[in-house]
Amino acid sequence: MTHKKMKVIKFGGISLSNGIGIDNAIAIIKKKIKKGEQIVVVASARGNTTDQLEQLLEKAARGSAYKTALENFKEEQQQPTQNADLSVEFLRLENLLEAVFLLKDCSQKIKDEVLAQGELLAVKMLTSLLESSGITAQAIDARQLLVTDENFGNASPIEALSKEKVLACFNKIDKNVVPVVTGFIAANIKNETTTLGRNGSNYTASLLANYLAAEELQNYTHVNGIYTANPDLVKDAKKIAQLSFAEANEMANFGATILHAKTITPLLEKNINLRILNSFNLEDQGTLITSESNQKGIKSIAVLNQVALINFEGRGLLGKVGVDARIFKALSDQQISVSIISQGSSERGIGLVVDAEKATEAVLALEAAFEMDFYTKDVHRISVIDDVAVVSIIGQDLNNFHHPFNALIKNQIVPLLFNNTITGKNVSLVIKKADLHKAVNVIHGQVFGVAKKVNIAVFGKGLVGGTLINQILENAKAVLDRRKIELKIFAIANSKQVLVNQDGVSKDWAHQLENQETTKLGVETIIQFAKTHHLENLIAVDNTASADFVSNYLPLVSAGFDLVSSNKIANTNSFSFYKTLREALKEHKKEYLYETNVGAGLPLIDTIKLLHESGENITRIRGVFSGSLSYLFNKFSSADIPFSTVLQEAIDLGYTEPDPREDLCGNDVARKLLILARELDLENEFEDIHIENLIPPAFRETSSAKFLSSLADLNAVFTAKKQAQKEDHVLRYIGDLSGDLFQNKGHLDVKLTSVPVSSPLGSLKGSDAIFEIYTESYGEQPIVIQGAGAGAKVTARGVFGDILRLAKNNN
Ligand SMILES: NC(=O)C1=CN([C@@H]2O[C@H](COP(=O)(O)OP(=O)(O)OC[C@H]3O[C@@H](n4cnc5c(N)ncnc54)[C@H](O)[C@@H]3O)[C@@H](O)[C@H]2O)C=CC1
Ligand SMILES: N[C@@H](CC=O)C(=O)O
Repeated sequence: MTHKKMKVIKFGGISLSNGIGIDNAIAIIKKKIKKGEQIVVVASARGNTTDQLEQLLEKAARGSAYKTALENFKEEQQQPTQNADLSVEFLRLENLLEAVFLLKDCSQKIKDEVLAQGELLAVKMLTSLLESSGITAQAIDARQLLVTDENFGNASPIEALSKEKVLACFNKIDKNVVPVVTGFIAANIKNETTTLGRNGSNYTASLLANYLAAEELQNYTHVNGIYTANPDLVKDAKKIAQLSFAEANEMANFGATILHAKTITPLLEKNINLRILNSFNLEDQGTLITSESNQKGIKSIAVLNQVALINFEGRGLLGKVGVDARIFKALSDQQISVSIISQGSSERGIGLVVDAEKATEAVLALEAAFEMDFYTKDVHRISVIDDVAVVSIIGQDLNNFHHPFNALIKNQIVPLLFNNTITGKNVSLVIKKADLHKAVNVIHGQVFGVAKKVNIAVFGKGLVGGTLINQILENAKAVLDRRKIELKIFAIANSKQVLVNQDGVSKDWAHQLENQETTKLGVETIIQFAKTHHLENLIAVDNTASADFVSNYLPLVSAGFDLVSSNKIANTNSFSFYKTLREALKEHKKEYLYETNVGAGLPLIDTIKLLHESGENITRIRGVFSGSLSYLFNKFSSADIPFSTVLQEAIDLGYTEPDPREDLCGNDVARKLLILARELDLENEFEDIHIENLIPPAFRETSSAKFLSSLADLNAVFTAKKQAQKEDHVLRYIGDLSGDLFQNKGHLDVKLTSVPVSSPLGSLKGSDAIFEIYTESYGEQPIVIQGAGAGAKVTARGVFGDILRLAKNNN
């Protein structure tokens, strides 16, 4: 057999399983032969044969009945054809298991011999099937080819000897014969069966490719190739079309289970391309690994999750020579490999990542090696942190590392430690296993610039809330295209029901919510749902007018939600609550935006904040703060129309609060005034505000329903007020914030005034609000912000704006 232009074709276990698996494998080989390709096939044990053999061995070693399971195993192996003669392997298995059963003991050497039968059975079956479809094939036992050391379970090949044997064998094979070689297994010099450890069949294939100087190694698996992250963890993971060996090597080292560092090296040495293909999806081109990569930047997020972190602490380690050497010696004596080490410059603490199953052994080995240092108190503790995982960002350098790191912190995932390699372009983070799913998604969203997911919970789906939900659903595509932000409303709650969907609610949300069971545990349910589904970049939006709901803000913040509210209550509660909320936000690195609290969608709070934070002294803010009362008095003053008719219009247009008495009594304007005052660092309480209540005393104690049904009773009072004005004057309900703003408290007045119709306040139209902001620099001439001050559409737009601002901030 000549080796030029030869390809090594390796099939993984699932690609050889009964049914479509084995059928496709035969079809793939046939197609290649038909095309005149010269190939060598390497086969893993079929399906989950290796696991089954391990279970049989365990049963036998425990002295449990295993024979029925063995018969079932044999039956399955004999599928799909009885023509394959598997009797030698079956007999060998029977004898080996019988011996293990009698001795109740099983060495790694025996285990290798038992497991080897899996690959031997696979090549026999594959060869028989190829023969029956007209292809001349030869089963080859790799124990005749690959010579290893005696490290059973994870043997290393003796390269020169193995190569010599491989070449001798293949030189004798006719070029019309397809060699079908067992993966995973080999033999030591004494001809005892060994195995090549994890990913052993891939290793066999790459060794053969190297020795035979193959053109390419094609690795047929059950996945389409290598992805930017494990698709089981990250739904949006994308297949990588091409990788360099160096990148593949980094990925292999950091947990990309499809690759293994030792399988890359023989290919790298001879510059042999490796293609990862899916035998169940023959259209896909898979991932090509060559000496060159086709794009720069971060390649993938890899995960190691069967690991533990050993925390080696010692106050007396500073400046001591040889501590690390002793640590590594103690661990290597026990064959324990360290995948990550991180050491503070003070040398007081050293973090080591090892395989989880070796953690206790590692601690014992270190305690023994440092026994004297415990006595001298140079070392004071060696402990294990279980339940950790390592997330590695392959291709990441420290230049841009702040992006994924900040995103993690924003999502309340604080890595236990991180480290990087100088040449390898890779940063690894050790995190708590409970955070793994979310962490990988957060990093993936951040580094691959695939849309960042923002998960929104909307509380209150009335006029503003309902409008907002529809606006988000209608504009989600545009936001995705323009800003690369995927907005998902994963929860909607009213005071009785909760609708949740981790993939985001659909346009039919209102109907679905109605059909939900009533639950009293709205917020807890939603917090738990977000946790269970590892949802990242969480935003809670309060579109209620509820004072009670505000008590949920602190739990939401501590559960990792940023907040947006159109509800004004949280900002107008006691000053101590106001402060507590800000402290919690600071502690949890969360934000709270509430632009719509004053002036609906107008950019007022942001402007005031900017002016104030830039040091500008704001001396007074005056204006018509209420959209509904603006509408009411604009229309009532300018037309001969009953007060009650205009009031009803304002209610119907959605300008008023859910309870319109909140507007008429002045509370709503007072709240807005207080919110602005607190933006200026004033510590006023609601009670400090002088409010002119527009509801005549006789109507104050009635129920909302009674009040609404007797609006006409207000007409006389307001007609009298209107008529008592000077000529060319109109009524305006204004808020006025003034006083020495360097003191803690300002003067806050809310009152009905009569102003000249030609003045800025007097010429107001529709539901416009107007805010005059007087500052030291601007002098007599105020900055004026004017526009629609109420209405569900504009308010929902304002809330939407806050959501987008948060979504961008999370970048
Ligand atoms: N309408 C407007 O122009 C503006 C309104 N706002 C504010 O927007 C908020 C909403 O106003 P609207 O939509 O007009 O009121 P709405 O009465 O139409 O809607 C409020 C919704 O919140 C729900 N709700 C009450 N308690 C709840 C709880 N504990 N959990 C979940 N849901 C609860 C109610 O069932 C209702 O569906 C109010 O706080 C209001 O002050 C702010 C700026 C402008
Ligand atoms: N009811 C309020 C709505 C906005 O906050 C108003 O009339 O301004």
